[in-house]
This record gives sequence, C-alpha cells and structure tokens, in this order.
Amino acid sequence: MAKLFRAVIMGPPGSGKGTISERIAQRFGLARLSSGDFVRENIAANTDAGVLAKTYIERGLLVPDHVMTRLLLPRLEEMTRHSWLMDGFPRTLAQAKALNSTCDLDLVISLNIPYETLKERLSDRWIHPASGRVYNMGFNPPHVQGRDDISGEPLIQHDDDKPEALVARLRHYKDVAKPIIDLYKSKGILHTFSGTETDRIWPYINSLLSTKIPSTSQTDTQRIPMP
Ligand SMILES: Nc1ncnc2c1ncn2[C@H]1C[C@H](O)[C@@H](COP(=O)(O)OP(=O)(O)OP(=O)(O)O)O1
Ligand SMILES: Nc1nc2c(ncn2[C@@H]2O[C@H](COP(=O)(O)OP(=O)(O)O)[C@@H](O)[C@H]2O)c(=O)[nH]1
Repeated sequence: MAKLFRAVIMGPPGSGKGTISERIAQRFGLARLSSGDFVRENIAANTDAGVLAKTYIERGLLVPDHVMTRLLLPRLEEMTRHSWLMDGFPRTLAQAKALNSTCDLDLVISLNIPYETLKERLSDRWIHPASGRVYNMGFNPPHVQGRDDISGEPLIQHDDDKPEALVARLRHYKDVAKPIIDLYKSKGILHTFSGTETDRIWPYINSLLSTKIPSTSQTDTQRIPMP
C-alpha cells in the first residue's frame, strides 16, 4: 500500500484554508476534513457532542477542547487507510497535543496573509451552508448571483465575517496559533506561505506537495461523510 499522508492547514480567518484545501484535495486526491463541517454535521444529526457544541457556537464561542477532541479523534482513528488534509483543527495547543497522540502528521501548512487582505476577502465571502462551498464576489463568484453553483440554493454571509468581529477573531488567532506553530516548527514539519493572492501562493504549495505525495488523476474533492 502507498504511504499515507497526513497534513494540517492553518491560518487566520479568510487566509484561504478552505480554498487551498479544496485545490489540494482535487489535485492530490486526499480526503478533505473540515472541523467546522464536522461540528455542523453533528449539530444537524443531534449527536451528544453536536448538542453540546451548539450551545457554544450560538454564543459565538469556540467549542471547548474536550468536546472537539471527542468529536474528531474517533473519526480520525477510523481513517487508518486514508490520506487526509485537516482544516480547522487543531485550534489550540491542547488540541494539537491530543492530535499528536493519535497520529503522526507529515506536514503543516501555515498561511500568513496581511490583515487588510483578510478584511477585504471576508467582507465579500459568501457560503453555501449545506456543502461548505465558499465564494467571493470578485475572486470566485457563483455563476448566478447569490446562488450555489451545484444546488442552486441561496448563499449566506456569516455575521462574524464583518469587520467589527474580525479584529477580535484575528487577535485570538494570533494568540492561540503561536504555540501550535512553535510546536510544529520544532518538529520540522511546518511550511509557511505568505502573500496576498491565493493564485500566487498555490504554485509553491503545489510543488512542495508534489515532492511529498504522488498526484492522482482524481478530479472530485473527496468529502468524507459522517458514519
Ligand atoms: N478546532 C476547533 N476548536 C473549537 N471550535 C471549533 C473548531 N473547529 C470548528 N469549531 C467551531 C467554532 C467555529 O466557529 C465553528 C465553525 O468552524 P469553521 O467552519 O472552521 O468556521 P470559522 O468561520 O470559525 O473559520 P474560518 O473563518 O477560519 O473559515 O465550529
Ligand atoms: N480576492 C481574493 N479572494 C480570495 C483569494 N483566495 C481566497 N479568496 C476568497 O476569500 C474568502 C476566504 O477564503 P477561505 O478559503 O474561505 O478562507 P478560510 O477562512 O481560511 O477557510 C473566500 O470568499 C474566498 O473565495 C484571493 O487570492 N483573492
């Protein structure tokens, strides 16, 4: 069996984690895992962890570490035969340590994007909640304004993408991400990419990953459904 590959993508809100994860999943055939999607699926399915998570998200808070790890780690343990890329987890040092004890990561991508760029992108971000597909009215607009390309359903904007909420979210990201980044740096698996445009960063990520994983002819993003 080909060697498995496990990676994490980190970056502040709006840095392009979702956009780049999608490209990586398509190009290299990795399963794309998103902690936000897991949380939303658990809320929709009314699982114990989902019911608990909802009480925090409704108040605009992060889900506590013990709930997140209870939700995600068993799922990762089931993926013993998959290569995957995780977006949105770990978000705290405690989560990073818990992940460490479950699997050995091969690579961590950290996106370093200027504040002004994040602000502009997020004010223009539209989301299809059911699938997690993300649009931007300038960068990747939907075919029909306000509608998801595949389902035709309406797109929404998140309240916390507004500039007022962004400053606090970015400050929080910087504080909690630093020790995680230091941890991965010390393990020698951290790769940082800086810039204002995803299309300029992408070739560097693409060539790095090409040296680490064989490409596949797969064209569809693999979204792994909940059991
Ligand atoms: N690792 C985590 N730790 C705690 N809470 C989490 C984690 N991942 C997701 N959540 C919770 C809180 C988030 O507000 C919610 C949705 O997550 P997500 O889809 O990643 O959206 P987001 O808007 O916070 O991220 P971003 O703007 O960076 O794309 O789920
Ligand atoms: N203008 C512009 N928008 C981008 C670029 N890359 C991503 N976006 C958009 O910026 C927003 C944030 O990107 P997203 O992938 O959701 O970032 P995440 O919050 O880190 O997951 C989305 O609306 C994307 O479509 C870029 O290079 N230029």
